[in-house]
Amino acid sequence: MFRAGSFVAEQLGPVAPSQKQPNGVDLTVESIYTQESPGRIQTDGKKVGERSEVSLTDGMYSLAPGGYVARYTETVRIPEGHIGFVYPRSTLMRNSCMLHTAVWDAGYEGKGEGLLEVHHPIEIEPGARIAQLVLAAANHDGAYDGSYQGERIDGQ
Ligand SMILES: O=c1ccn([C@H]2C[C@H](O)[C@@H](COP(=O)(O)OP(=O)(O)OP(=O)(O)O)O2)c(=O)[nH]1
Repeated sequence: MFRAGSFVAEQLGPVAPSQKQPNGVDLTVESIYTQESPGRIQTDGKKVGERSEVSLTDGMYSLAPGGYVARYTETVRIPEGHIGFVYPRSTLMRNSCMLHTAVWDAGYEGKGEGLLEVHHPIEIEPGARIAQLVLAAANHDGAYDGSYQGERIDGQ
């Protein structure tokens, strides 16, 4: 069962009224990056490639078609007994852009990232809402303890 937006909001700490949705909470963009060097996925390890932040033009990210990594502002916490999914804000999709996301594990806490795919030039202001987090009740084995645990919180 998917939880109500008010439950999702409780897990995130203070969120603006405009972020609260019936079925979830909108996430805002903190910063946007282009990848500059190859990543690597091995059988026994992984590496995320170097990135550089996209420069602002008149206070906006002015994005040409391509793939970008977007960082969310909010610290997301996925509570015990749940799984998280992030979907693009529909206005993003209606403007020929997409946010691709992976599974948000029970126990994860951090400021996560998503793959922003731009098919038509778009301008995005830092702090604008681009995504929506929803939570579903789920069975799980253990809790998240991977390399991204605690990312970008408490000065990490
Ligand atoms: O779109 C997403 C999906 C998930 N996450 C966060 C929450 C999730 O719990 C964590 C780790 O995801 P995953 O388990 O898929 O990472 P991995 O590549 O398997 O690395 P590790 O084994 O270190 O966890 O990343 C994001 O930031 N963005």
